[in-house]
Amino acid sequence: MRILVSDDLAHEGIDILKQEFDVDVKTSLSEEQLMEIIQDYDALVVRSATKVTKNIIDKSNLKVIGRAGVGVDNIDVDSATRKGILVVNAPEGNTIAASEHTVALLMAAARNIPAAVASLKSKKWDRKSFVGVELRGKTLGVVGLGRIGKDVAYKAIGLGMNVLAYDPYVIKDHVENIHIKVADLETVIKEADFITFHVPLTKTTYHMIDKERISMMKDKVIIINCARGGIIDETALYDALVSGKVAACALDVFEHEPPLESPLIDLPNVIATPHLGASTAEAQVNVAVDVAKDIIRALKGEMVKNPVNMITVRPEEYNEIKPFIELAEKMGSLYTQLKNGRISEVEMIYTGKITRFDVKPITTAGIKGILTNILEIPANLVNAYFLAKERGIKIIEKKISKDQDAPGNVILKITTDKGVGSVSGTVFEKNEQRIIAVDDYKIDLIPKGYALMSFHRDRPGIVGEVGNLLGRNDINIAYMQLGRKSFRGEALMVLGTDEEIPENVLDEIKKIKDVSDAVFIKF
Ligand SMILES: NC(=O)C1=CN([C@@H]2O[C@H](COP(=O)(O)OP(=O)(O)OC[C@H]3O[C@@H](n4cnc5c(N)ncnc54)[C@H](O)[C@@H]3O)[C@@H](O)[C@H]2O)C=CC1
Ligand SMILES: O=C(O)CCC(=O)C(=O)O
Repeated sequence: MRILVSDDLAHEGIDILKQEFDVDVKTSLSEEQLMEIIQDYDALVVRSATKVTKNIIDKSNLKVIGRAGVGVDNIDVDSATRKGILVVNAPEGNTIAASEHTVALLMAAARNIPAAVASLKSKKWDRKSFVGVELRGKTLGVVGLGRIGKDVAYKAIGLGMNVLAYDPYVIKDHVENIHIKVADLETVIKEADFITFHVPLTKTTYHMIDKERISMMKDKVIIINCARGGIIDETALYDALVSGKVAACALDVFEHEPPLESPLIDLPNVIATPHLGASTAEAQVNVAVDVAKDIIRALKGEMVKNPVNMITVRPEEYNEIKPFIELAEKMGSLYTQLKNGRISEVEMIYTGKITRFDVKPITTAGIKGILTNILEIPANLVNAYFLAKERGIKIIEKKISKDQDAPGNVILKITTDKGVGSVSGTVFEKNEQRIIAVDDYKIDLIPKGYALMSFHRDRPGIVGEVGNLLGRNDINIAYMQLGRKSFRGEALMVLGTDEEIPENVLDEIKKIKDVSDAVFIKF
């Protein structure tokens, strides 16, 4: 397998990749250049410079895209998900670097350090123009209280600042215990002397700070943005810096990078760094190593640590749910090999000990199994939910947890325009998977290899007739299972076979008296 690294990645990460796969490093490529070569690669590793657009994704055969860093706004994650391409990032390795850079910018802005340095270097001894403000006792507004925001908050508390934070997704009590006061966005921006941003760039955070919100801020506020350009409307910010409403700002990030044409960087009260938040020796090694390890896991089909567009499973749970993931996929696939019809609803019902776990990965695997036989786009654990939803399929997940010590059971119930059908399965000791029912037929089937499933009216001799026909065609029967609704009533026969059953043989089986249908199943 081949990996393309299209941005500068620390060699520690590249070395790890090279131990397992072929790696090419080609940086500064245009979209067109990348589109020309991307088909040759299974994995792409980027930092923030490469824009992984829909065009590139659609042209590719990628299995995984890795971001050596946190923000994935340079990757069209929706397009990747639709195509079933896993996106992974490395969110932990640069937290300290970004938070230290934020504090450096905060202090540099408060004390006019860059301008003072430039003045002295131009041989001036000017002490009057650079009188600063102190941080102690001032309020720092922190917008976004994730890894970096929280670390900045701790550091600010250490500097004697009061921290007032806005993050609608954090638990208030949890952070208030550590002296961070939580408030709504308006309160934060109205009361803060300094405001720092640590949110991802999303549709919701794009221009979350505009002209109106700037007008609510204290006069002479100082703004720091070490998260993403685009969070603050740069035109509104420029006007506020010129009018003096905003005393100063320190920006590490810009809506368009590099911002060489931006009038912002020419203003005397703007400190600007070229997206250096994560640029420490330590952070670059951390993120390169983290992303490289996840790329390798993804290419080897193992569980990744930092998926962006796939459900996470805690490693300690993975071994427990893995056999159910495999089983659910086979159950879904069995269903759509057996039956057709326009699917409107998929219900996954869980009982027994599996209800102790998060079953979403199992549900996703069931959907993957269902979709694999009916869609042109290959379904996988990344895109299965997305593709089902796109087709208007309602997904219901139910846990019935009366006895959590009983063996785990999964029932897959599918509603189509032709009615409701189901497949049930279980996992025995030693991870042995079984399909135990198809609709109302009770069976005991190991979902492996090939099988013939035929529906017939129960009568003496019919099993032999099917068996003989297979024998005449040199198809060996490995095992047999019979499920019937009633004596001499409707029945389901499952014959495991060692060979594939060709269409013409299936047609002959269907012609046997009292056989209503026969389907060849591949597990
Ligand atoms: N300048 C640089 O070199 C670097 C910049 N970054 C940027 O910093 C951002 C934050 O990184 P982390 O703290 O590691 O991410 P994180 O995911 O730990 O934290 C993000 C926080 O933002 C919050 N959030 C999301 N939407 C919000 C909204 N609308 N309003 C308020 N809060 C919201 C989330 O609840 C979360 O707590 C990244 O997304 C990235 O864009 C990260 C590393 C380096
Ligand atoms: O790759 C870089 O240096 C930028 C880091 C960054 O912005 C991020 O991790 O979100």
